[in-house]
Amino acid sequence: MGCTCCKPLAIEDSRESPRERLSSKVSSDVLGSARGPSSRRDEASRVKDRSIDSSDGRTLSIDKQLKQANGMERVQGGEGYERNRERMVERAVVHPGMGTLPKAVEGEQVAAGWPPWLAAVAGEAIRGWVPRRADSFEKLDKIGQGTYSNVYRARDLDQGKIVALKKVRFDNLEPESVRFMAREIHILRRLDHPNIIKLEGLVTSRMSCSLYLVFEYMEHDLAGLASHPGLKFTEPQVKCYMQQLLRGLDHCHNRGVLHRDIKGSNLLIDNSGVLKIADFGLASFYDPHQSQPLTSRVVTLWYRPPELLLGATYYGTAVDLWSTGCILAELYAGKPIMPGRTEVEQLHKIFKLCGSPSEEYWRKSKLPHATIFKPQQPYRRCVGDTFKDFPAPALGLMETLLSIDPSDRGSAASALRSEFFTRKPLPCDPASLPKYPPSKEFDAKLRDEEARRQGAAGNKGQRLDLERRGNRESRAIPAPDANAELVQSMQKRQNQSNAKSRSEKFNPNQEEIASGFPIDPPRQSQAAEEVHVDPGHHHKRASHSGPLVHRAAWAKSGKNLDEAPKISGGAELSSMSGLVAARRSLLSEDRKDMSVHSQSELPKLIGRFPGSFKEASESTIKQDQKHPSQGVAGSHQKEDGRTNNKDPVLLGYGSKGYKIHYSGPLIVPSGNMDQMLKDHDRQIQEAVRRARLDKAKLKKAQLEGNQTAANTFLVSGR
Ligand SMILES: Nc1ncnc2c1ncn2[C@@H]1O[C@H](COP(=O)(O)OP(=O)(O)OP(=O)(O)O)[C@@H](O)[C@H]1O
Repeated sequence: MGCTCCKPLAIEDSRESPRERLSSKVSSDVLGSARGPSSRRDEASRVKDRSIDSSDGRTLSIDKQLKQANGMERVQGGEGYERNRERMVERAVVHPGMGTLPKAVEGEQVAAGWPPWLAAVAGEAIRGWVPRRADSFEKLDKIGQGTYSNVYRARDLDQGKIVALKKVRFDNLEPESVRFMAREIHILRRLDHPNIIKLEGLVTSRMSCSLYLVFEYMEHDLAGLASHPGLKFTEPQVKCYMQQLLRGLDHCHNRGVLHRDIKGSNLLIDNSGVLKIADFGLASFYDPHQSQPLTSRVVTLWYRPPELLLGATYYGTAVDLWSTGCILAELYAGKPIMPGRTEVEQLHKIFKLCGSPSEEYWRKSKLPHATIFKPQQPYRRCVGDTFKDFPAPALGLMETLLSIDPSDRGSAASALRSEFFTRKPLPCDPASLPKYPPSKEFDAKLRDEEARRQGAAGNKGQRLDLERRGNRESRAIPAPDANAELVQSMQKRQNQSNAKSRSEKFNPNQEEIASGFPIDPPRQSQAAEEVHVDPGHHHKRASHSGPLVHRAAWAKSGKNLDEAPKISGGAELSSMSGLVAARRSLLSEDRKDMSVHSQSELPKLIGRFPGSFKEASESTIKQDQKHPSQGVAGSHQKEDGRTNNKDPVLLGYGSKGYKIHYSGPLIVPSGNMDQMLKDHDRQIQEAVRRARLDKAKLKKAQLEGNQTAANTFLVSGR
């Protein structure tokens, strides 16, 4: 126990279907419950599992559970109630790894070195494994930061290899946060494929308050590579990456897993050109018969399929295929094809490019937001016209993957059989891909550098060095706004649930001290000072989450396949992209008070702006008219910072010679992201506080019968 060579003892049968898995879990829980009631948590699990056990009575049991959880009888049918119920069902039925095990097993797990808080909530996810000790790793540097994690490069001292350690943040070890992490672990353990990141173990100890996931180390990601200005992907290379992505997805789908956040920064690439799908934080088990509802609030906005924007809760593998279509198109177009800033705008961009759903689809899909978003006049599909200069097989696959009706998107397996992969030029062998220099620490350093560059005057030599990069970085698409209404909603939730801000809850310094690692990574300020990287000789690892954004020169394309245009990518991510909101939304919506504020932002937006879809559409159109160059994909800028008036998407693939698209990464360097979030938080809190105050004043004035005061107040417009 606890020896440095601890490895997973056994991995559960990955061929087990979610349903089979579920049944075995249920039986073990039933055994557990026979030991008599103990904590409230145990009781909740039993309630949940009883509801799973009885397939006929499931709905009723879940409903009962909801009432218990809410501590009151709720009026059934309310949106909050429904959504809460949806979450409960998703968690209880679709995520069998999030439950508890019998007390005896829990005890064994604690004895094996797992902390009690983890064994209590995530027993299923860690079953059969023993934790590895922190002192069997040497932490080297921070290589990435996600919404709920910091990722470090580290040396595995037992195995003498470099690994990535993903340290998961918990909000005060809240069971819900732990459960979501448990789901990620559980899903990762279910998967075993060369194109899926491998979870090699977990690091924690009985007394620890933190948890590290150990992964094989990957030097790049698709977003980071594509963003490199001097790097051009050839068509065989694009096909090679797409093929690996689809193979990985095919495996996920065959194992009953939906990824639900496919985007460039989650596609990691190693120095041998092997691509692996990573970040299963939003992934979910699914039922191929779609008999269980799932949340619609997943997938980063620019890659989110229309059915989710329309509120679908019964969906399947097609959601990942839509995102894959967006990535394929982006690799060819050189920039994100549908960079919406809000859900409404996203949907509008989709309709403009892919057409609005057919009458039949509206009728059969019965999507929750259909009545709100069904346009009066149908939109005509123009994918083919827009991308007319793309190679035909690429366009063909794109057309399929970007089908409005999910049932027309085919499967990962059918995509792999498409002409895109069978016609020349064929996908290249990953091993034949260029060996890109490792970029390890670069990400965090770049952010710090950028922050320093913006914030203060440095010495001239340094500034020059930075400006070469800054030129492209500071001209980012305003990705942080990409999901503004969701962000707002999530922050509102934080306020309403009286949660402390993340920075208050999570003290990285404290956590690092507790981590027990022999060597901590260099401080960021140190790291920043060390950076003198020639932009021509490094490859950036993108650690932010968001879209692939083209920002390198895009070569003129040839007309036939053999002269296939060279693709240069530009991948950057918005760290405040949909994922942030989606993941927080997943967490917060599981909370008891979620019924108050869990509704989709779409209807709210509609409420705020009567006829809003029309208005949003018009506003988008106006934008497009104002900036005709932006077209479908929104704005882009040249490397030199001037606005590029030619849109490659509108003009067609490679139609007008050299196009330079520098969308750059985050509008705010990630180093400032926390500050930006805090500022945003403050603004929202302030607005909410003012609104409450005003409401209270108004009420008081009305109560006092002082109509004059009330009127004055109203007129004042506060
Ligand atoms: N195995 C790995 N090897 C190298 N870097 C990695 C690895 N896993 C993750 N990273 C880096 O860490 C970043 C954050 O990881 P990950 O996306 O898993 O965390 P997250 O908290 O789920 O983030 P997000 O909010 O972006 O989804 C990634 O963008 C990536 O750059």
